[in-house]
Amino acid sequence: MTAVDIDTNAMLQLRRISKGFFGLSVLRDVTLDIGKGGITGLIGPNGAGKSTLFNIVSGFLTPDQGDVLYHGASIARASVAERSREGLVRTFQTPQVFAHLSVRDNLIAGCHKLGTSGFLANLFGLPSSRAERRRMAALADATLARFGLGDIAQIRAGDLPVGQQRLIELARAAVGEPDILCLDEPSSGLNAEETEQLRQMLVRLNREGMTIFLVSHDMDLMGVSSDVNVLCFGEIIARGDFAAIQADPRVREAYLGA
Ligand SMILES: Nc1ncnc2c1ncn2[C@@H]1O[C@H](COP(=O)(O)OP(=O)(O)OP(=O)(O)O)[C@@H](O)[C@H]1O
Repeated sequence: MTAVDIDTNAMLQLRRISKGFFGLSVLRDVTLDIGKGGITGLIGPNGAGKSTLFNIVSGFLTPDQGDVLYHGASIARASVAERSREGLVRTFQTPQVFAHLSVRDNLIAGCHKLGTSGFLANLFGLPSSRAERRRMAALADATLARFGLGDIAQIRAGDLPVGQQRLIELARAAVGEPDILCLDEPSSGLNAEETEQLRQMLVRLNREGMTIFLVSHDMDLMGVSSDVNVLCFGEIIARGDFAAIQADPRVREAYLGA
């Protein structure tokens, strides 16, 4: 990663991002800041390019033009794994849990990148790796309690309903204490009660210092954002706090054609 530009207020900066598929222009000149310690939202009508932009942030796609700066350094060509090691972690529209592992082991897997003892030490069960595993298990147990998952800790994650899998995926992402948590439609498949629990959890994680990037159709959930960006036909047409966005005539037109 090369140092390009340092803005101490923005953790992640998207600079003039463009992306197309087979000649179809999907994102045009998108510039967007994700402020440190905030919840930055991204909304937009179907086909606006939200998933494409989210995948460029998380490293599943590379932009045709423009740059992605993380802590002031370019990561536009960094792999998903490199970004994750640097503390940029994402969740998926359909929760991606390790179905065959228990809930607790899913969280222990999420601690993996906090480990320092290396492959051989783990393979031979050396004291350094045993101590590390104990530390990870303690962290996983604390996170199980924090997310209210203690009662289902030993159940296979794949046997649980989607609402609980969503929470497990979020807990597994949070257990590694990422710098920024990127959430793609986190309320999809959740009922109203589960969405409210999710909303409260996002507020809590953010109060504890986690920066969050939230892509969602769900306007109730989007209300947690300190800053909302509106994408329409591949361009940012408005940004501001949630109340200002709701009142913006360009946004109403994009959503309602009114
Ligand atoms: N891999 C791809 N190949 C070709 N076209 C693609 C690809 N990915 C996305 N597109 C097109 O890019 C446009 C934007 O898609 P994208 O999924 O980013 O929008 P979105 O705002 O996330 O939409 P939705 O809210 O419906 O999920 C769409 O026209 C889509 O068909």
